[in-house]
Amino acid sequence: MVNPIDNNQEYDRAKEVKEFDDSKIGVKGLIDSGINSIPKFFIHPPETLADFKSNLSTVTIPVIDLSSPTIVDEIRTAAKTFGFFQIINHGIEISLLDKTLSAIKSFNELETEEKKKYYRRDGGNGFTFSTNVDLFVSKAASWRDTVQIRLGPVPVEPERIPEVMRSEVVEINGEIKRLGEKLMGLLAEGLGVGAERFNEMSCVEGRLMVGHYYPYCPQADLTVGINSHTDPGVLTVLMENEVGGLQIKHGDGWVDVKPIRGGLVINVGDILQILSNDEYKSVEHRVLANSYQEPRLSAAVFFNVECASIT
Ligand SMILES: O=C(O)CCC(=O)C(=O)O
Ligand SMILES: [Fe+2]
Repeated sequence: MVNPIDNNQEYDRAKEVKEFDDSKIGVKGLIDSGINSIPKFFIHPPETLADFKSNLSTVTIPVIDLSSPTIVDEIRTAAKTFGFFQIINHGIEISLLDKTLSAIKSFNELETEEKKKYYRRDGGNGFTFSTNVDLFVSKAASWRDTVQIRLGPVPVEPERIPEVMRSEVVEINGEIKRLGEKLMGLLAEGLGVGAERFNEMSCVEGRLMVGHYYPYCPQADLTVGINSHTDPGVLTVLMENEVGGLQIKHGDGWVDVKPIRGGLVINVGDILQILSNDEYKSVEHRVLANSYQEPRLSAAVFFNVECASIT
């Protein structure tokens, strides 16, 4: 029998979530309203929180210089053992990475009334802004706001991208596509197949960019920035600011990813694990709720085999 009390609580939760979503103010808007405690629907179950408090491993993820002569081996080993690595000397100017992250910051820090115009869950037009894509299906919400931008195979019409980030997104798109082609080539060589294998499969055409804004959380020990997950696509290229908070699963523990200025974080997605016959690993990762005043900013580009769709 359904417990009427639980049932009632469920009902209230659904109502609170809907009211929050309808307000279109995002997590940033909650903070700006001066709250000192987070709404109940952001509080995660004790088992999740206990795992977030578990001890960190002292291992560090590989940092790979893309100009190294042993690059194929280094990337193969990292993709096999960690599923994650950081790259430096990748050819994308630091100033462009900085500009892209600043543009995401500027969008999130627009006047609420202006930003609200973009708040939507239906991705048909190629650009969305919302708090948690899975807000209505997850057990607990996460402390972050997200923009999603379809970059390919049919890119969003540039005028749909808010002006504060338009030119930066267009510029970084070309650079990330080139880098993706290079990385897929190296990963294919690491498997002993032709460097063109993944590019022929059109793994670089379906691209979706997500820009995350993780504002300060007044009760960071009760919620998360992004819950543990693997990325479903082929490969992810991620840029982040200096705040940190990304962790990856390694063995039985979790490893902190320490931001490297000018570096990029690369990870294997579920499709690449399958395409590589489990040689390369798609590894769980998560982000802590941000306990610093400075927001955590990140932008991930997901490379997918098929049309990237935003849902
Ligand atoms: O913000 C981050 O560092 C992680 C983002 C992420 O894992 C994702 O969007 O899939
Ligand atoms: Fe991810």
